[in-house]
Amino acid sequence: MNSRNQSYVVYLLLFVAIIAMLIFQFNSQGSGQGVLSINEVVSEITRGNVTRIVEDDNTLKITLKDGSQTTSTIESNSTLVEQLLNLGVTTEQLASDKIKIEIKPPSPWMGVLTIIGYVLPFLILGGAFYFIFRQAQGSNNAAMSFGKSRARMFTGDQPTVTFADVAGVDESKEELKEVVEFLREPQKFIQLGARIPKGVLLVGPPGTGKTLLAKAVSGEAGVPFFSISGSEFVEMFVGVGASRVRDLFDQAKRQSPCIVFVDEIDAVGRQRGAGLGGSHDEREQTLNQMLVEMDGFDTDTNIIIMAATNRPDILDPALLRPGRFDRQVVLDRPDVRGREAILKVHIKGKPIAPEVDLALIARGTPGFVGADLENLVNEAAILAARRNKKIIGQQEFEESIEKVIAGPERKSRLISEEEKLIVAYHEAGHAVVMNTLPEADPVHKISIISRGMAGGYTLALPEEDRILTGRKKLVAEMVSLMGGRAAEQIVFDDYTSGASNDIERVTKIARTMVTRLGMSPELGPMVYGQKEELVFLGREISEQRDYSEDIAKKIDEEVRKLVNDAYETAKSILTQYRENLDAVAHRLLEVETMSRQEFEAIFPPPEPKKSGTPQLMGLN
Ligand SMILES: Nc1ncnc2c1ncn2[C@@H]1O[C@H](COP(=O)(O)OP(=O)(O)OP(=O)(O)O)[C@@H](O)[C@H]1O
Ligand SMILES: [Zn+2]
Repeated sequence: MNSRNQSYVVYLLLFVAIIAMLIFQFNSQGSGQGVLSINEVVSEITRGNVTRIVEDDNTLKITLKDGSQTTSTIESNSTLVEQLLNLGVTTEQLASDKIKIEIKPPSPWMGVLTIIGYVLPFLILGGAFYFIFRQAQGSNNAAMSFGKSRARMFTGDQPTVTFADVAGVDESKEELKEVVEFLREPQKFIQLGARIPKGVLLVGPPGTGKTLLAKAVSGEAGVPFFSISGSEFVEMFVGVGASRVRDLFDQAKRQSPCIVFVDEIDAVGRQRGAGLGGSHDEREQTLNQMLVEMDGFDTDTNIIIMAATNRPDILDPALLRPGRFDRQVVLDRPDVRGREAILKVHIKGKPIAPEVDLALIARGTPGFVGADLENLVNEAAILAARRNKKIIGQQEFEESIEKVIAGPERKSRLISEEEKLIVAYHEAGHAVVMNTLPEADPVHKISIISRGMAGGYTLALPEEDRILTGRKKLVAEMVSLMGGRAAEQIVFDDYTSGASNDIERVTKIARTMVTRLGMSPELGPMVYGQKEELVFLGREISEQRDYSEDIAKKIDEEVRKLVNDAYETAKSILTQYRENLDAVAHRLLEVETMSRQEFEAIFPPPEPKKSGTPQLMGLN
């Protein structure tokens, strides 16, 4: 049954209720309307024409002198005799030898019927309202839930999660404080005409606390939390996903202000039209419905949608447009300090031996996410219990690290010390090169904790929004990208696969410079090759070659030259600044992530850099 059928049920119940009311209303009037009015009865009595009155409930059966019968009704608030006396009949006239008055005891059956007649319509109405109400509450009744969202709502009875329960993600919390404030006092923002955030996308690897953080926002704001998983939207029957979305938002609107959390949004939010054939209809409908709902929010719809994904790259761009998920909060794997803080959260309430060194454990678990650390504490507790200990010791923690690494839940490996060293030099290489090139953007953040596939990353902060990119700038970018591999070569005399993405990007920049931007003196300002773009997909599909084999060779040569030059430049910079490279790499080994300030404290830029607008560009 879908939600439309459910409203039929409600209508049917209402209809039955009204019919029942009418029937019993009619019935209580008595089966035969009084033929005589009570006043006429009185005058018949005074004329001495009445021989017998049988009172049956409020109906009077009157037998006249001539033997004919008629009926009348009396009011129910007083007895027949009282009413007759009030109307001027004398006691004499009512003397039992003249008129026989019989009062039938009310039939118990009639009484029951009457009661039912009054009560039943209310019962049915009540039932109808209960039905509507329950729908509003989002029941999990399997028979009724096909078209309904499976959203689970957590309110007061659930232990509230607060920001204190989420550790090591201070930046993300800072970004979400505004959302909390809005949910607490929407009026304050609306009055100033501020555009209210609608959707927040939480991006990060599995287990970094996306769900936890969304719950914490609801806990901090004290509003209900609805949660549903993207994959639940899509399952089962065709057409159900879209109606589930509608249902979920209906529920949420009734509880606003509130938070709707959509886990695994990539399950519904993949690019539309990306797959060939019609098999994606269902998902697309669901996605469309979601966009419709989000666009339909008024300024006073105080619902914030938080969605989680670890694949922001595959999301339909329509989801990321202003007024939808236009805010992104990135949750990285925690660094040493973050891991220690998370451990602190999870040992709360557990008996821990005084010698336990959380900093040391944090140091030994690079690459662990929050979920791993929670698991680690749990394993340590189990181990201590099995050993019949009363408190959890350092020993148990150390042994549990391996257990967690080997466990089925962990997909990514723990980074080994050796790998860590290589990654540290690689990232330091990018950063040092960037810092020395005046045209390169300032370093924003460096990390050796893997994000996705990469071993680490360095983020650049572009100085300003650029429309035009100069040749020098592009060269500086290529040199920065080569800094990683150059550092590996200089320090370890070896290469790792860690630079594959860097190399791909350098090559792409070089090729674009030569074939698109006319930046090769050798080939001149010409475009080589025709791109065929399928515009609606926004993707380059194929390239048509419209030049000779000769030119093709020249293009390759020019590209290779640009790439090689960039690599050589990076190497010479790092050789010159080797001391700084070592210093940054070693500091990175200790702290795993560095902000711009921390970085520039160790290696001040030879030429001061402008501060930029936060538009992050990753290098790995
Ligand atoms: N930053 C953190 N601080 C404290 N505990 C954390 C943190 N991150 C994760 N955890 C622990 O790990 C558990 C799982 O995290 P959560 O489900 O929020 O991760 P997620 O990012 O939503 O993962 P997934 O993408 O797999 O859904 C949490 O319930 C919590 O106990
Ligand atoms: Zn790199």
